[in-house]
Amino acid sequence: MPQNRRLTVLSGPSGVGKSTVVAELRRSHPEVWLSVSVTTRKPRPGEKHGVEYYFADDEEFDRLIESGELLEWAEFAGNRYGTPRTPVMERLAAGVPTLLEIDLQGARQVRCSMPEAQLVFLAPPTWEELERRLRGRGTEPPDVVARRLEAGLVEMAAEKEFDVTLVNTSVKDVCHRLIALMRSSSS
Ligand SMILES: Nc1ncnc2c1ncn2[C@@H]1O[C@H](COP(=O)(O)OP(=O)(O)OP(=O)(O)O)[C@@H](O)[C@H]1O
Ligand SMILES: Nc1nc2c(ncn2[C@@H]2O[C@H](COP(=O)(O)O)[C@@H](O)[C@H]2O)c(=O)[nH]1
Repeated sequence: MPQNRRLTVLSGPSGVGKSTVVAELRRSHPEVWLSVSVTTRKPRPGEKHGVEYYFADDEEFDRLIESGELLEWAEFAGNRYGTPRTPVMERLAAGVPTLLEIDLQGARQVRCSMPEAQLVFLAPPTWEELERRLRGRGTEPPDVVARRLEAGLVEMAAEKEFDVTLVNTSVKDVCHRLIALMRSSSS
């Protein structure tokens, strides 16, 4: 079995609930390994280096790109985000089910470099609910929310590029379905 079939990518518009689903999965399914990305974004209150992200400055991010240490990377709403390559490859080589929570541009890069990976699109129940969740989170000023919603329109239009869509009405239900998809793709 190609080891990359153990890789699942979760993408979807900003505010749909990806991090919430990942946090629930971390709690309920510790057998799944969740990649920790590097970002140039500043930490939100409560975010810890090495837990939600590795926080880096532009110089360090440039170095990671140049040295080929990122499996994929993208600029999203004014910040850069990337997946450290080595930890992912090590987990896949060891047969560990592995999940990346990344944006559409990153998902496209993974599709090219690892075509056996399973790409899952997380969709909101409605566009109005997406806006409500993103604004309700209260972590970004209005201009950044607007940028993220603009990117969200592009992400929603790309849903067909993904293998499966899950609608995030209930976090527990999405986790349940995601785990089932991860099990079936790697069996
Ligand atoms: N099923 C759900 N029902 C209602 N609210 C939800 C649901 N899932 C997530 N939320 C809420 O929506 C908001 C956005 O969720 P979250 O931060 O997980 O989104 P995200 O997709 O990771 O966003 P980003 O891409 O900007 O990081 C949060 O306040 C979260 O509590
Ligand atoms: N291409 C990548 N996108 C990533 C990565 N890590 C996170 N993300 C995506 O960025 C946006 C914004 O995240 P936020 O934490 O600032 O709200 C969101 O869509 C994430 O999925 C990555 O390594 N590569």
